[in-house]
Amino acid sequence: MSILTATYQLYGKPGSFEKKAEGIALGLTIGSWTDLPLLEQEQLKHHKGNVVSVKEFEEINHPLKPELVKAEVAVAYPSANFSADLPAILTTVFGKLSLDGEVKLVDLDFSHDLLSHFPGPRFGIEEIRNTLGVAGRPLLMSIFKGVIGRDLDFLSAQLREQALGGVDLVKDDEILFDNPLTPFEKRITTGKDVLTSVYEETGHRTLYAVNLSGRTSELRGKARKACELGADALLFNVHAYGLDVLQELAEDDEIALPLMAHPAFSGAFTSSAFYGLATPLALGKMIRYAGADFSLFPSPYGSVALEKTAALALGKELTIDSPLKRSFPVPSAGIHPGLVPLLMADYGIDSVINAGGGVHGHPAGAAGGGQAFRQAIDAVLQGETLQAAGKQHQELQTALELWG
Ligand SMILES: CSCCC(=O)C(=O)COP(=O)(O)O
Ligand SMILES: [Mg+2]
Repeated sequence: MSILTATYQLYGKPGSFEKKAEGIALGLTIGSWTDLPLLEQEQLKHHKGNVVSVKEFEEINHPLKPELVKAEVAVAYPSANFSADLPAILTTVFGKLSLDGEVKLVDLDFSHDLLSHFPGPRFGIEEIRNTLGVAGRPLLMSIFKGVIGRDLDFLSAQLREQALGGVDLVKDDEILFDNPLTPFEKRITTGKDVLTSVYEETGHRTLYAVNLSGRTSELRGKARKACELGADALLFNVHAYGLDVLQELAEDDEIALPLMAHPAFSGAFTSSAFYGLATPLALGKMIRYAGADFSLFPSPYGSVALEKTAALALGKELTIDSPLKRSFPVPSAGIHPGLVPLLMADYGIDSVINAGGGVHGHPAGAAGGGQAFRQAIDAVLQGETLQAAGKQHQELQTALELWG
């Protein structure tokens, strides 16, 4: 029988967790057990949640209520209780319970056959690399900045400048929605023209991830149209819509485009130490299962930094051995060339270095910013310090002087 095991973090009095765990296992499945007639117990045993483990951390007290200690409990849910979709799964394991005090959903472990219902990335790291013809180094991505209220000429010029800097991808900012000045379809066709001409001039290929936005009911049609127009990839604010919407896009063979998941809004339910979902689950494992080829998340050392252990665990969830393809980790926010050695040490070459301000803020413009990042990546690959490489490359030197 296929099962789904949920691991929760909770606080309570020492010795109270077996009972709490049993209460969760019953409360989220058949409701009660011991007072049922034997016949009913026999009938319901296939639907009863079971406590898998209870781990009490006696030395970890609640920071505000020192009489309470921390624990992690794991509960197994029979997949006979829910349809094999993420809305049903999340409602089963953390629906009512998410409202019931200081409980955090730390992890979900899918049995092999339950996992077979989820697509995973359509392309994954290997096929994205093949599309770009880039191996042996992290990908480099830049982000449009200051496009709101500007027209297609402005967008075209900024896209060209970013591509000339040697970035592999350019993404819309997640706050750029369909609008009369730079409408979705026009951004695709204009972007294609610009990037084709840069390729013809320089031989360098850059992909453009355009932000798929609008009402949920429109998304599939817009994404299919994007495919028809020759879009390279779609940026998607997954947690503003929901994981199942991402999965629908990933599974649609008439879309068949790389999907780039943005973490916007997820902080609302991942940031608390006591409530919500653990970040590696919400921005790592679930994003990969639902089918994103890239997952953006705050790096451990940027402007909206994630706690390092969580940020590293998140990257691991995206690339760990699995029947599903691997998703690109994209540690982001406040990234500049000086952080490249850290990023490559923490995430390796199967990652995407992503910057907005760290590219556009370069004194030599976005092209200079992109070049500075490429020079930093090359230096790390050659085992050279950035300071030494800066002596050979003015763009990198300027970036180091500006941002350290
Ligand atoms: C919070 S992860 C996504 C980062 C992002 O969307 C962004 O625009 C980063 O811009 P920055 O100028 O900080 O590189
Ligand atoms: Mg952004």
